Amino acid sequence: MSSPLAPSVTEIIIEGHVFPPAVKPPGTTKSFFLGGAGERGLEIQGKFIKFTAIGVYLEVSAVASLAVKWKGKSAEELTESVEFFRDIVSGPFEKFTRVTMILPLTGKDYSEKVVENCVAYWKGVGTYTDAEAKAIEQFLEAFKDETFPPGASILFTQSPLGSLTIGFSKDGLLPEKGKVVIENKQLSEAVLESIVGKHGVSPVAKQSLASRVFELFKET
Ligand SMILES: O=C(/C=C/c1ccc(O)cc1)c1c(O)cc(O)cc1O
Repeated sequence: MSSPLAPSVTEIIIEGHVFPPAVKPPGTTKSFFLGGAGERGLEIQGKFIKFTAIGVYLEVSAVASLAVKWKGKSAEELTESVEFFRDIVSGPFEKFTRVTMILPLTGKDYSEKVVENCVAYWKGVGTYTDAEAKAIEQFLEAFKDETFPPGASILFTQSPLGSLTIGFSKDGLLPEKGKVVIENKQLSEAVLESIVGKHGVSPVAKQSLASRVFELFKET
């Protein structure tokens, strides 16, 4: 399916899970387009097992914002650029990430994996303080009693002002409000950084994001 936004903003289907071209996420009044999507898998006993399907949505103004520095680069250059993904993560526009279960996971298992990546990132850049430790506690608490069967989704709305809204959906529909809002800019950014950043857990989502934003630069 294509979208009125631009011809290249189509839906993406990952292992049967549909990411529509445009959404209205919880915790914001803005509209977002599908920047890219891909799976998060783990190598287990020599086999690549896909656990989650991840779609990254960007506020419409992201294209003009990113074009200033990145229009004219090839899709390959964007895919390989750590700086490009840093600009997506930290740019002055809202981001929305939908993580949909391919295999069942508990909230505890999921949140601990994410926290592991966020803390590793902060320790790497030397920015892990008491404020981040407190935000991590809030993050783990939000997931503690949740279970996610296949098809259930975790929803992250990331505001450039620094809030992270966390919501859950069992049925594919997006709730109007999130369950928890955590006011910590570093955590809000680290969740997306851990997916599409330098050591991002979904290289497929990174490639998808780079090639679709490249196409959007050409169209707009
Ligand atoms: O998608 C994931 C986590 C998947 C996962 C797989 C197997 C487990 O035992 C636990 C979790 C993910 C993510 O969405 C974001 C992130 O920063 C790290 C992840 O691993």
